[in-house]
Amino acid sequence: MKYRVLVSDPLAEEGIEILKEFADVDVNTGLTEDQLVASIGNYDALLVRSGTEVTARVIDAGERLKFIGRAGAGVDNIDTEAATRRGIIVANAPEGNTLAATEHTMAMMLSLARNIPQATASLKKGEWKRSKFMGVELNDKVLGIMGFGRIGREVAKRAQALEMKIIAYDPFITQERAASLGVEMVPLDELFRRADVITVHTPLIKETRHVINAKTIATMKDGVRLINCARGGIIDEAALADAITSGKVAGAALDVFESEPPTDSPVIGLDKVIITPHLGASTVEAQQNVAISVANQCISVLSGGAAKYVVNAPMIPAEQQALVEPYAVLAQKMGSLLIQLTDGRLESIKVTYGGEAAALPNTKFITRIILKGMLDPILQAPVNIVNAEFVAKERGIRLSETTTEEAHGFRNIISITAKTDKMTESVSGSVSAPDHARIVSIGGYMTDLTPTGHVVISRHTDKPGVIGKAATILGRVNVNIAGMQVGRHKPGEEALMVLTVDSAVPAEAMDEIKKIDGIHTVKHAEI
Ligand SMILES: NC(=O)c1ccc[n+]([C@@H]2O[C@H](COP(=O)([O-])OP(=O)(O)OC[C@H]3O[C@@H](n4cnc5c(N)ncnc54)[C@H](O)[C@@H]3O)[C@@H](O)[C@H]2O)c1
Ligand SMILES: O=C(O)[C@H](O)COP(=O)(O)O
Repeated sequence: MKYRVLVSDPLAEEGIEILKEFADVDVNTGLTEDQLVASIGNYDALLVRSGTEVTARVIDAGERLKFIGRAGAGVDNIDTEAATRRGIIVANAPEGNTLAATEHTMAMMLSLARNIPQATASLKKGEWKRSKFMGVELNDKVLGIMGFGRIGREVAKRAQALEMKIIAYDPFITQERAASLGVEMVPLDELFRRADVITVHTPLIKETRHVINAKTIATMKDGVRLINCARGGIIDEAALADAITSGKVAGAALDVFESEPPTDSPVIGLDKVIITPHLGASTVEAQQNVAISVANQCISVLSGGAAKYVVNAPMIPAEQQALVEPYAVLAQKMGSLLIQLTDGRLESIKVTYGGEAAALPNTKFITRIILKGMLDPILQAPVNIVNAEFVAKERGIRLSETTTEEAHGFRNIISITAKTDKMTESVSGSVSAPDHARIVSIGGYMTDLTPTGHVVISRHTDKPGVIGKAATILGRVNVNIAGMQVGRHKPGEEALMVLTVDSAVPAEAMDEIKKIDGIHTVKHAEI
């Protein structure tokens, strides 16, 4: 069956064309939440811009939904938590419109300094008012950039060409990084005090909502100019309107609003406020970029692969993928083997990364793959790296992850211990080359098992005859033994046998093996 994709906001044709090669695509814009809820159950993927509110109701109704793509940067219109809960990958296209938003910010700053929109409107009315539209130069003025990410940094570069002095505030960017770009990082209160023009380039989050408000505006220079091409709500519009009316703020340029379209905003009618209807990303080039990016990510996810810009799961940067991949493959197999060796209700899972594995760039990603390997086979709902941790927590399974230099004679080792209400079982594995990984111990017994195919694993008393009887039963049901390993701590005590076999073992044969005198437990697993 062909996949079905719904595009619910205007998306550049270049992206739609790519999608159509792979899936049935419906472009249906302007749907209400109820209409979306009614139709989303028929689709495997949903692609949006900022115009569609992808609420928890929509997500919960999307029974087949595997991917939500945002053709742009901000994902504040998508309930990512609801998507995570359902194991749906959310990805965006954060780089495609960076330059468009940057250039829009520059256009807004220059227009604000020289009153270009107001002067245009006046002249079009037949007026010729040259003194009314006296402007200011940006040369030598202090530009305060709040949020020094992709767009903030590009704005800084261009403002430097105008010979502005740039100061910036961003709690997640180091002084050194900013200094290498000729920018001074300052505390936020200092930025507010010193800047002639302030432009915001952060996401709208708890910390940034109304960060520009009556109180903070009072600390700014008289005649400050404010720009918001990021997200409505970072500037308190009511406070801005008051400050413009009082003359404290000389002007503001807004591309985004607390509510869009901004029908009731007190700033819209003010002469000193210039406005655009959320046009930051609206260039031909940016729209092509984001549409192509999100279409390719959609195809990749629906084909069982990964998305480049996942926002709701740990990501492995492309340059680290070759390093992490062999561990990820081994981890999933170890998780799958371990769950097949345990009985009872899972209570806790402990993962230890030893030796070189402890230095892997994203062990959290690998731990989620282990959880997927363990939980996916036993749960009704799909478990993937997006929701694995959430699913474990929801079921009361305690998860712990530790790292240690100790690798027990291997260069690297991953050990997983699962505790259920009936037993404790463990497996350890090691990667010796990119295409060579092994299970090196089971339940504390040394093994050397290539994790693929069918295995029969028993715990038995180390005495003559037990292994032979098990082999005879397998032979009788035509199951060929490809390899055998036995581990024990002391002669005559408990031993562990691992038989690799060429096909699945019938349940009756397993029952028969269980009954052999000396066998304590026996399990058949497929890895
Ligand atoms: N108007 C438009 O059409 C348009 C287009 C593209 C992007 N955007 C918006 O622009 C904003 C920035 O986009 P970007 O691509 O540069 O994102 P980015 O993630 O590259 O940068 C955001 C920066 O904000 C910083 N930040 C987070 N919390 C902060 C805080 N409390 N104080 C100061 N800095 C903080 C982060 O450390 C990061 O460096 C986003 O809100 C995005 O949605 C708008
Ligand atoms: O976050 C973004 O990418 C911008 O706000 C652009 O939004 P749009 O795709 O709706 O133009």
